[in-house]
Amino acid sequence: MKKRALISVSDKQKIVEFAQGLVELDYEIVSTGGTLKALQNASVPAISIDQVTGFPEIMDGRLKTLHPKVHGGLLGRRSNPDHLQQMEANEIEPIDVVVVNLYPFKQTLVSEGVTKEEIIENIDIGGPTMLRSAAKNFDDVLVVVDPEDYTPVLEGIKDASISLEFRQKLAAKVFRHTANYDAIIANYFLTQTGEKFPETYTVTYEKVQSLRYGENPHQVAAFYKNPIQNGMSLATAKQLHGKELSYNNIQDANAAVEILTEYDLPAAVAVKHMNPCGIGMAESIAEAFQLAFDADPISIFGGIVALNREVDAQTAEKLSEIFLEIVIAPSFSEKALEILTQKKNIRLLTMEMAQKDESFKLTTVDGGVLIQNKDIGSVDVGSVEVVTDRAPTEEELQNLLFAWKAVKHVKSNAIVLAKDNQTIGVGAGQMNRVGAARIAIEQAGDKALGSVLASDAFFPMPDTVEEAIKVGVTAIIQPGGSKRDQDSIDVCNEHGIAMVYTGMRHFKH
Ligand SMILES: NC(=O)c1ncn([C@@H]2O[C@H](COP(=O)(O)O)[C@@H](O)[C@H]2O)c1NC=O
Repeated sequence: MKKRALISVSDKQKIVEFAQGLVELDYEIVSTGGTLKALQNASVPAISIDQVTGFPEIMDGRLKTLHPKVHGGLLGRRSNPDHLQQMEANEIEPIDVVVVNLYPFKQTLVSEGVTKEEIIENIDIGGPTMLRSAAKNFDDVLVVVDPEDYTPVLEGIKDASISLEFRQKLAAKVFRHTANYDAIIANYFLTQTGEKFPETYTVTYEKVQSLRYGENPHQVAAFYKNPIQNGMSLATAKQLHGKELSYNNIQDANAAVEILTEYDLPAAVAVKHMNPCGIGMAESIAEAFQLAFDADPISIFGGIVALNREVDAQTAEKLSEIFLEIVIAPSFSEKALEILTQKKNIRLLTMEMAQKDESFKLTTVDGGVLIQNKDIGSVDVGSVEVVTDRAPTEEELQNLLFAWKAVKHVKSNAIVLAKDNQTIGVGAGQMNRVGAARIAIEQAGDKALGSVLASDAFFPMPDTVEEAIKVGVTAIIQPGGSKRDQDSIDVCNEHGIAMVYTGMRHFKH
């Protein structure tokens, strides 16, 4: 008896060649509607699925292969005499190879103007069922879900070199594939019902690239992306120049771009170890970068710079004067590219920065995962509360809001000093707030005179305010909410300092 291959594919690339190869290896091809048509048009001999099932394809393709003649042929164990006897008694012929890829659910979901009905119709039922039956019986059935496997499968059959290990690898790929497919469907339904934290949380990611190593060279790592991109992402950024991104590069570039989305005017952000070491905002992108650079000319060395406007020649000249790992921007002028590509070690990336990714953020802990929505909270001129005798001047208020946007992205405990749309001191990741303030103040030096201070969380005591006043800080922004708020307010009032509350905390751990 001829061996039998069942082919039912939505993505028909390379299928004619593969089917032809199987025919040459003496396989009988069984196929479903559209696939059969494609094969017959290419003169590949094949029979229709209803010749096997004795049942027509009905309900617009909702029922084609869901039949015991198909699933018996896939699930029956060839080494089990009872199964063989039952197959014979029910006139079930074995199927030896299954080639299936599924209705393009994901592509349909993201296509413009798609209707709910189209989305639902693109949930493949028969395909995953066949894949799972065949994958369960991988000892006896070769299951092919990925067109990349057509050639190795054909070659393996040709020279009789297909091992059990290879069969199992194909089966493993199937279960990953159907799990990914189902996860995307499950998440679509979740968005429809509006549930946020169901009893099980299904995530799926698709590989972007293996990485040379993780945070440190002894750690292994890879980069995976969300299959449904709902905002800006480094996974879809375009690299124009330089070496492959590293694990730390991706984290830092992500941090830089996230900070940048806070600012509408031309802005530049320099990042080191996921903290901003310099942020500048100005009329032009060249000036903004100059401010970000001057904010901390030491830390920027080997850092990552993100800019929210096209990099022009003038900015490129400035950027090229220092060693940077990455420059990332919406675009680069031709001249800027010419200047920057002369530097072999710099990585240049372009990326859409307008949208915010508002998906959930997952942080693993041993044995579990914490899930929260991203910190997209913000305040504006109208939503801050003045709590001191003196209200901030308009200029102070603008600087306070600039500093508040910056401090949101600094590891807690965080203090930022800023002046004239430039960060001048960043105290990050300290275990006490006044310690963070001292670092920011020391970095600001003489520039602290006339600056403003932002704190990511409230002041448990007035010591931070006292330190700030000593160096000439004139206005402060903080969430408020401490039992001892009044102590800080009193110190401000004694010195004519303005303080505003945001009513919103920005811890970042
Ligand atoms: N309903 C079924 O019995 C069924 N059997 C196979 N399919 C899918 O139909 C597609 C191929 O259809 P066609 O050969 O008609 O182009 C494949 O993606 C396959 O996974 C089915 N469709 C959806 O569930």
